[in-house]
Amino acid sequence: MSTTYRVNPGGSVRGTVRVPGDKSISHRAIMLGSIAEGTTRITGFLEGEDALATMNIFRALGVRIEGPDAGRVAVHGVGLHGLQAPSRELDCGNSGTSMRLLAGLLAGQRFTSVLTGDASLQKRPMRRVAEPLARMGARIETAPEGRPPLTVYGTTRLRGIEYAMPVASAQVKSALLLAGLYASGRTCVTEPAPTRDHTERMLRAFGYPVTSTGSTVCVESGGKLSACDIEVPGDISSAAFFLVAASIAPGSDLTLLHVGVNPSRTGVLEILRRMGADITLMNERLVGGEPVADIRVRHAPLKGVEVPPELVPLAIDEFPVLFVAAASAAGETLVTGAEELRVKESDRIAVMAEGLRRLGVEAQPMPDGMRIRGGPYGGGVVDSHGDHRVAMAFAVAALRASQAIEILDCAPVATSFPGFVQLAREAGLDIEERRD
Ligand SMILES: O=C(O)C1=C[C@@H](OP(=O)(O)O)[C@@H](O)[C@H](O)C1
Ligand SMILES: C=C(OP(=O)(O)O)C(=O)O
Repeated sequence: MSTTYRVNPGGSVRGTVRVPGDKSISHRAIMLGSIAEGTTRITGFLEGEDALATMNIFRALGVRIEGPDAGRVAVHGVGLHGLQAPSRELDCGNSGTSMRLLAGLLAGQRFTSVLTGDASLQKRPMRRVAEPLARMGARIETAPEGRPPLTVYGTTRLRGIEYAMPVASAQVKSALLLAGLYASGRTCVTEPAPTRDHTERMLRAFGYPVTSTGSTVCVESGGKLSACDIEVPGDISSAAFFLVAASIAPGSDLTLLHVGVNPSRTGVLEILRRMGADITLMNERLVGGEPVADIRVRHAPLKGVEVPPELVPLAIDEFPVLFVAAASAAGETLVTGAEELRVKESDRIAVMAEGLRRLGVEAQPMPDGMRIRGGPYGGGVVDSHGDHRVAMAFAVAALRASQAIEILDCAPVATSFPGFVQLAREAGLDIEERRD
């Protein structure tokens, strides 16, 4: 079965919306809850396919997990050494986060596991975790060219290392920190640029010491995690579609409630503000160690900008929709230093350039980014290539298109944003979903 969106042109977005829970935090809540002592109660859990894949994997590793029930989950932790050998392959579905973080966590177990995934995940690079984990003494087999599936031969003899990451990746950092919980001595990871720090924050919330000095973060084995309550904030990566929608559509005035605004995730706010967006944060508060706010966004005329490369890792998942903001802005936008976009659920540079050009936008892909000239654009049929964020980005583009946009292959939207169509419609998008 395939899912197609048809979005009629024009309109505005207004009112108040609450986007689903943060995907990165939901994955980590299941993982850390599972290896903690005691019962972790989660609220606001993302009931999307990616986080559910992680949940099912921990069930297959012997963890009793109740829920999800309207975002509530109870994880009955088994402690650092209580996971059990799975009787089947562990299916990560579409989720790179599940596969990479689990590679680290499973490297230190007393059993062997096989991590597999869907056609998109099978194409994604895993050497970035397999190689540093091997330096820690792990044995991980990949398919040719470092692709999944991964066979992780667990060992009790991991050694801590000091690792300077060649790419700014929170998934690699997190995989090594999770392996570090099982390794002798200290495991330290240095990042070339700041990336999301949810793993570090959540380890601390579970009472596990983590030290950070400059761009280096370290853990030492020998501690334990104590269960805690976790309230997952709304996902700023999901909110981003509405931030851009309201910014580009005249007459828009939208408030997004309870959105996570961890500074390692707010590059999208900074980039949109540089483009002239009218964004106000309200009720800023800390919820379980994570900053949260309500965000009001009103239409404003956007202008093209050069995106500073240091902002790229802080907005890495938001580029599909930021490219739509650029297409709707006056003048030229230049994104560089974003080659990581080529190894996501799709090649997000190639796929976004193809779709934007289909609409008549001047978009020039480059090896590490894109140059986009904003201006009026039309409609037509675009292919999301099974990438959830590409599908939602083109739905938002319809607000400024002169004709309807039809978007192919949208089923994977359910990996990160279940209920997107309904919420988008409530906000004001004229969107229909067809399954055939
Ligand atoms: O750690 C995480 O939860 C994530 C890290 C990022 O990936 P990289 O680490 O590959 O940059 C991001 O793109 C992904 O959606 C989620
Ligand atoms: C890249 C993404 O996720 P993952 O790496 O977990 O598949 C994403 O959600 O945009």
